[in-house]
Amino acid sequence: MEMLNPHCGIDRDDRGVVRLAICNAGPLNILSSAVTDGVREGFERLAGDNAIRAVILAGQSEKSMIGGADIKEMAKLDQKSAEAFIMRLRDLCEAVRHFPAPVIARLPGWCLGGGLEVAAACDFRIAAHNAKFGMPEVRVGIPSVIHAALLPRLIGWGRARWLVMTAENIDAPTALAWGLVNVVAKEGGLDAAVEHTVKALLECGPEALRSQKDLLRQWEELPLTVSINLSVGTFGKSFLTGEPQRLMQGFLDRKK
Ligand SMILES: C/C=C/C(=O)SCCNC(=O)CCNC(=O)[C@H](O)C(C)(C)COP(=O)(O)OP(=O)(O)OC[C@H]1O[C@@H](n2cnc3c(N)ncnc32)[C@H](O)[C@@H]1OP(=O)(O)O
Repeated sequence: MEMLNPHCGIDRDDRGVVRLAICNAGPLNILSSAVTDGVREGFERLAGDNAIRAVILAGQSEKSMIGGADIKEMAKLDQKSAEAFIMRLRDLCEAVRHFPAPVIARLPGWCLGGGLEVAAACDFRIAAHNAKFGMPEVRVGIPSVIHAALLPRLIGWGRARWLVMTAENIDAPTALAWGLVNVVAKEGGLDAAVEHTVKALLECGPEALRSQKDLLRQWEELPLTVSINLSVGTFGKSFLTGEPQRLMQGFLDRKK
């Protein structure tokens, strides 16, 4: 594994698939300020690399991808330092959300609080059969903030309200039924499930995927008519890359 910094290691294969591991963050992969900054810096360093086709975000243990933000650190915060702390986590989630290529969250075990916020900022969430999800913030006296705002968009207001206001955990089948995760792997099959998604992405045009991700992000924020109309320009611009012409010709030539 190549260490980009003490908290972010990458393994890159010859397909352009990067496994980005959160490192030296304990068995639960807890987000201290230092860990948060290290992972954000890793995403920012990779963002300019057009050869990357997909990123798999993973923890270094099977206990969790991210177990939450660091309660030991948060217990010492005051108003000013709390805002600085949460802005670091916001910046990490934004680096993931704006990462040009698709990002897959690999989710074994616990996915709680800030961990679920980072997972929500990813494009896809692939869960182990025994993964558990929750937003326990209110139990430690803080509201769920920043990318918890993605939850109502993912699972609807009623379920998001239930998660952030009851702090009850849900299991992987429930998370799948709610649309919080895309896939629940069978026992022992988490990496195979992630690889299945990776292979699907590799079958697609890389430029088209980047443009699709960018468009989806804009659609989340814009009124419907604006979304519809702005996609006309995106469609036209996609032909500047030469990718549609090449892939369409490949389809037309497939039987020759
Ligand atoms: C803006 C964002 C806010 C947030 O993210 S708020 C925080 C959200 N997360 C939580 O509230 C989770 C708190 N942790 C737990 O409830 C449990 O842990 C788990 C269910 C995740 C796992 O339970 P088990 O397997 O029994 O492990 P264990 O003995 O409780 O924890 C192992 C060590 O990890 C430390 N730890 C766990 N979570 C955190 C955390 N979020 N911040 C700091 N430390 C944490 C513990 O204290 C302990 O440490 P030691 O071995 O020294 O006793």
